[in-house]
Amino acid sequence: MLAFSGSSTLQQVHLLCTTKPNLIKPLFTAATTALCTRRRAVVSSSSSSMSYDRELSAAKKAASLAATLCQRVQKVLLQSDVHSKSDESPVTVADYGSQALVSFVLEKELHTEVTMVAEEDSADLRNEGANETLERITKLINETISSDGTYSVPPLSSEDVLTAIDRGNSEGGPSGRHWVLDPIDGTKGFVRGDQYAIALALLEDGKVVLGVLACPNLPLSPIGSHGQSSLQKEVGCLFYAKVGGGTHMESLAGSSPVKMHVCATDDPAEASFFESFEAAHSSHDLSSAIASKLGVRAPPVRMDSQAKYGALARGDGAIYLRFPRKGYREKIWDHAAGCIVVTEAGGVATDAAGNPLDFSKGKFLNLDTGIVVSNQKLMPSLLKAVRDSLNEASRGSPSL
Ligand SMILES: Nc1ncnc2c1ncn2[C@@H]1O[C@H](COP(=O)(O)O)[C@@H](OP(=O)(O)O)[C@H]1O
Ligand SMILES: [Mg+2]
Ligand SMILES: [Mg+2]
Ligand SMILES: [Mg+2]
Repeated sequence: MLAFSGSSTLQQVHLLCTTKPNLIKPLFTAATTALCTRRRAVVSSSSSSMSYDRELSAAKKAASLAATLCQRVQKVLLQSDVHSKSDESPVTVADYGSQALVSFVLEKELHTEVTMVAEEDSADLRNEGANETLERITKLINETISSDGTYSVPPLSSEDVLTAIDRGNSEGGPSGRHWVLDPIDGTKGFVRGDQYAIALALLEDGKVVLGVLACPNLPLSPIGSHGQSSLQKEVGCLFYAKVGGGTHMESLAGSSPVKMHVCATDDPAEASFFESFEAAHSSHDLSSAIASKLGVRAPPVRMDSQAKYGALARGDGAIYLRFPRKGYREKIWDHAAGCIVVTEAGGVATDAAGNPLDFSKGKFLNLDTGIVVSNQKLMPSLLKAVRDSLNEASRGSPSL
């Protein structure tokens, strides 16, 4: 056994190399072999046991820090921070900032190159004329990293920010690992001062294996059937789930995790339902026809973003209905995190025909018509009501 004292490790190694060259070679070989064996063991144990603990903790950190950035922006949202993308949908400095920050944190925490299927890209920010916006995003990110204090790194440059955003250009698909990110889901709600979510999931060979939803404006206490929280007005929820591990919720400000379960009712008269706030995103007429056919009495709770999945996972309501206009193609980042948060809490998410959502086909979900989410007991009668209402709509019922 060799014992060192009084000098630095480098000095000791140098001394050994020069004074005992025959001793150092076998020692070096043994150490390298041991390191390689250990690394192989770590890699194979992580892929065989599939605990995803490291990935989940990285995802929680990434979504929480992105939520901090978004909260700062929402407080002082200036009109100049909202831009239109080529499809006329809004995007803000916070959408870009959140995407770059999630990409930065995942790489820092996981010490590996990260590929993400994410909503935003840097094309518009690389245009001449976008310099001021890019500078503002870079400043926001650097301020958020430095006030958090976890990472002692030199400030990111604008180029670093563009590179971080573009790690989100993976196409996803049926093989390998891909993070799926919606840096702000519900941008319209964010701009209005309402609900939004940072939604991050991990796909492994086409299956969602973990998901995190940070919902900075969602009350910690259950929301009632009018979308109102009870007396407690504290907001900021972090939902997270991993495959086989259930769904938990913590406060974004930090609290002990609480296990979440969907509402257990099998009585539609007791069930309330969620839908998009934006009628352009989902037909309000069709969902109210389905709800009344099923016997739901409560009025719809209209809310932006995947906060709906979080609220459903903790039993605030029992049903989520989403029926976009014909031809609209749903993106995987709008549902991946929400889907695992609900299913690990005991719920079911399918398309209108009752097929499970398939995240293995690239950026888009291949769907039959719409998305239907509920608990196991209500699902059969709900899907029947969906089928009947869709048939009536296709026959041209005047109410739809
Ligand atoms: N015409 C449309 N039909 C359905 N969904 C749409 C849509 N236009 C935009 N969306 C999607 O609806 C999401 C918001 O959902 P919700 O209505 O539940 O808040 C948007 O996410 P972003 O805000 O991330 O762009 C966007 O992807
Ligand atoms: Mg968008
Ligand atoms: Mg979205
Ligand atoms: Mg978005």
